[in-house]
Amino acid sequence: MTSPLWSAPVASAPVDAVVALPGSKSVTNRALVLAALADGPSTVRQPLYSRDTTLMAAGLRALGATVEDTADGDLRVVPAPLRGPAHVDVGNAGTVMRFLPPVAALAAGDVRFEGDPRAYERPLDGVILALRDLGADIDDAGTGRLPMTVRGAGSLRGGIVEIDASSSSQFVSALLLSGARFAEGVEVRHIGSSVPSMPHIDMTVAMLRAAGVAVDDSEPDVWKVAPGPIAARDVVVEPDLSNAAPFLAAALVTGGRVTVRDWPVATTQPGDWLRDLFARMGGAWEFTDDGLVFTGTGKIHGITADLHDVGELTPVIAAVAALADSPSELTGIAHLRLHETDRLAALAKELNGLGGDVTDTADGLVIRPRPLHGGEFATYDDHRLATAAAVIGLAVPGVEVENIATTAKTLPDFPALWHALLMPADQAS
Ligand SMILES: O=C(O)C1=C[C@@H](OP(=O)(O)O)[C@@H](O)[C@H](O)C1
Ligand SMILES: C=C(OP(=O)(O)O)C(=O)O
Repeated sequence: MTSPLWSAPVASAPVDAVVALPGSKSVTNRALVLAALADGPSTVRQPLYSRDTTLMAAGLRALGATVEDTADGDLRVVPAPLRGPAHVDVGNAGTVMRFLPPVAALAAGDVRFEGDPRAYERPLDGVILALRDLGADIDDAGTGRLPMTVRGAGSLRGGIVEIDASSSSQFVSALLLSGARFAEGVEVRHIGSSVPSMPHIDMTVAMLRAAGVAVDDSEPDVWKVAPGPIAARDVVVEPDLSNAAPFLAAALVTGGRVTVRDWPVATTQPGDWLRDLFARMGGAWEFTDDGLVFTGTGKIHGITADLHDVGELTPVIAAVAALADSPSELTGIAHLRLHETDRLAALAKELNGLGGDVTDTADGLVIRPRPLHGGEFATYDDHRLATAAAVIGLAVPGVEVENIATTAKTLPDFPALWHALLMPADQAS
């Protein structure tokens, strides 16, 4: 099926806008899981409503929890005994496909996991093998992937487990999030080459501690979660800083200014690295009472950067790099080949299709800027490919983005936000 093309708007002037971004996918989905495992009702305030969070809420409901929208736009979660039989659709949400199997292992009854075709290609072996070692019964037909059935026994022994989390930090986060509810807690020991996206594990640890769970992460690559209750609490979700990437990029690319409201001064979100990364590419930032103000200077420089810890920022950084005045080398991101799509291959192919000169290497991208031209930009059901294409479109007339609706995975109504960004300040509401 071919989707209609979206004509990416060109910026006719430097952008000058204030942006209120929806909540963080990563924080929302962790908060929902913790709330469903907690010792009483919780409220998740200012949550993200997007495909990935809707799937998480539906999955937890299927397992017995009540997850309801409140009149204020928050999510009220009331835990209940976890049970099957249940069916969980993971879509293509890494957080749902990795975080819910340990919850299902605590349920009484069979829980069937299915999802988008791409979910069947994304790695899950770290979670499956670990859960089996910790006492779970899982039928994955020997594949180490989805689809699969977790035959929950109503409780899980837990204990010490070794895993290789070099393909996804989400394996570790998954085991830690449910670990306090395992009879013996959990001690996860990573063996293998380095774990990507470490700030996301720090986010898991911080949110567990805020819910009263004892976590020891003092030894590198080892995380110990003590057994015990998870405290019910109200959580306010921070804006999604990874989704700030295209908006800050717009300031850089057009030599304009974008203010992102409510940017947290301290956060575990990897998107906070954008301040430094985009400053190195030519912009400048400051915190003001209105939020983070990011200003472009009209010049964009290439960058050499190891993005191992912040891989999800890569597509937009690559787009900016393709418009820079010098080459860029992005490294440490081999695991992106296992994300929503093979992001390294997809970025090289699509940027080259517009006249770029991009090589995907074993662990990253080499980007040599060239004058670009318009054309179709395929997005491979990847929200971040779509936002990267929109960034290119600011500077290159005639960029036609396939399936812009895929942005709804984490950013509802991206096209409207993007058009509002480009509206002259005196016309913006
Ligand atoms: O735990 C999380 O919320 C996430 C962890 C990271 O996954 P990987 O470690 O698989 O890269 C990140 O890329 C993803 O967008 C969100
Ligand atoms: C890798 C990503 O998502 P997921 O949570 O599906 O892994 C992402 O959002 O960039």
